[in-house]
Amino acid sequence: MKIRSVQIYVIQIPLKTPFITHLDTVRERQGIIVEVTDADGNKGYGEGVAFSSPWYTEETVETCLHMLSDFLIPLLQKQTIKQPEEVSHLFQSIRRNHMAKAALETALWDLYAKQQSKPLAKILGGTREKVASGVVVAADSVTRALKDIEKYLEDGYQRVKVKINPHQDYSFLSEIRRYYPNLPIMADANSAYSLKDLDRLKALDELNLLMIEQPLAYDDIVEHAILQKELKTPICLDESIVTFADARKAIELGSCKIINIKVGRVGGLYEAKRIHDYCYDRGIEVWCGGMIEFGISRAHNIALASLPGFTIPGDISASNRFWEEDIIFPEVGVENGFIHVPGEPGIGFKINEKRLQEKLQAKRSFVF
Ligand SMILES: O=C(O)CCC(=O)C1=CC=C[C@@H](O)[C@@H]1C(=O)O
Ligand SMILES: [Mg+2]
Repeated sequence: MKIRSVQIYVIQIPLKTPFITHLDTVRERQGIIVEVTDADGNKGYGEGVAFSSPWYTEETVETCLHMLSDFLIPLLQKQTIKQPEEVSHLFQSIRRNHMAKAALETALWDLYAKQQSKPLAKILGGTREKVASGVVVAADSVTRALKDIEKYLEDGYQRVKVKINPHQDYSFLSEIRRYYPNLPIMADANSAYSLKDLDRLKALDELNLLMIEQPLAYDDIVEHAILQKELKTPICLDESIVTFADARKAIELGSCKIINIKVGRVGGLYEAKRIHDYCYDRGIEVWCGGMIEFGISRAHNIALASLPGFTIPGDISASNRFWEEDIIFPEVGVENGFIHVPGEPGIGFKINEKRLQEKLQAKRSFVF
């Protein structure tokens, strides 16, 4: 692919409103933008979605910078690659660090699609012209949650996901259900429960939720299988699925009925597509998760969610869900509950240089 240079930009932008979970509250989002340039001057973009601290996975912005600078970019410098599919294999000699890998791997997919003058969605095998959009309500009071939901439904979102934990579950969700008897609602627990909470979780069955996301430990698949047998509500796994092999084992064990695919969590688009393809062949539904991301990662998610197995609206919301101004141009917008899949080459969005420069904290350059 004749790579000439890689640039890394570290940016930080405040969220419009805090994103509250039982694990952490995100007020400011730090992120990494990777730009790869080829010999003809084509540029591909990727985004590192690790948070500043390791509350969601073990990676952080700092660990990603270290992995990119000291291992992943040097590996790419040594090896010529023809296709982005080869990148995951190249990175296999380095254990885990999936978000760091995905930041670079996704930039190479964008570059490759631009070299081929094709939309990334088409390169990946996407079949949709628009993807269904859902939104996450991360509030710590039912009053706030109801206010947010009212606004999001006006904005056209097709379903909402709410954060739950043992202090905010049945009564919280049933109040929302009372106001919105037919709204597709899913609940994300981010591992707030154990099997001791079986009765609490069973009580949620009557609320007609689309799914419960990651109720048990972040590294478990065995106990989720026990739980799924007891629950009518489908379990969706997020944190537990970090590789293709995890997805295969979870499906074989019956640990979940649905998988949330996050490109960063699984190490890039190649692995994300493999998981999609495996689930699609077996009739297991998938949807695309979010990471409170900027526009570059959002754009990759739109391309991925255009694949036929993404049958449930993703956590792919508009740029203005989190940001006063995004770092891409045009911004991502939701129309009648859908996001248009761009038809331009690559991710189909341009960098908003002014915004990037305004929010830049650090920059690193690697010339090949
Ligand atoms: O990006 C979005 O729209 C929502 C992101 C989101 O819900 C999450 C991002 C990161 C960690 C979690 O709290 C949560 C999730 O687990 O899916
Ligand atoms: Mg989740």
